[in-house]
Amino acid sequence: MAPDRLERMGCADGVVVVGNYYPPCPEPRRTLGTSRHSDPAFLTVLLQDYDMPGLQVLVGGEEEEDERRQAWADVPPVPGALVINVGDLLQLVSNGRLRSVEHRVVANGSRDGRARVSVAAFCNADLSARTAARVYGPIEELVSSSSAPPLYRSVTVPEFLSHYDGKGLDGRPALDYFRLPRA
Ligand SMILES: O=C(O)CCC(=O)C(=O)O
Ligand SMILES: [Fe+2]
Repeated sequence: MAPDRLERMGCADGVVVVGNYYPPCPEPRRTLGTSRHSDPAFLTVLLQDYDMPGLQVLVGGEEEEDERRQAWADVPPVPGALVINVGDLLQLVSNGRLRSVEHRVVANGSRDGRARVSVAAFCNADLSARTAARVYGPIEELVSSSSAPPLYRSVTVPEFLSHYDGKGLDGRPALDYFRLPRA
């Protein structure tokens, strides 16, 4: 695959930067900072607060494996390091070769009154009228009719986002909805 393939597809033409603020929580075991989700973008570049942990990723198990084998693993902040998350749309265009990671943020249990802050840059398509109708599906070079049939149908980014937003935080991957039936 050409090194600039994703760039040419416009996967990072629209970058949205979001700041997350987690105030201290008096009963952190009873809630979460951010519920489990995967990011509805191609790629996320995340800056965590340098000494406030909280981010966890779900590890141990392929999609259809027994859920009991999955566990939450801490992603400790490393000063100066950025966390890179594969998002749902990169999983779709890579035909499942790259996996979008489920993650969550536990509530901030700090006792000294400090808030946790994180900054996420979501790389996505440009959703202006000119390009929003662009269709994204598994990249041709990664698909073969015999060994790697397409796993997902093609979508526009607004169509994907509207499904993602509409389904709510039900713990089910938004991508499942766009999976093609097995041959
Ligand atoms: O606060 C964090 O470390 C992660 C936030 C997050 O998952 C998101 O903004 O999508
Ligand atoms: Fe996220």
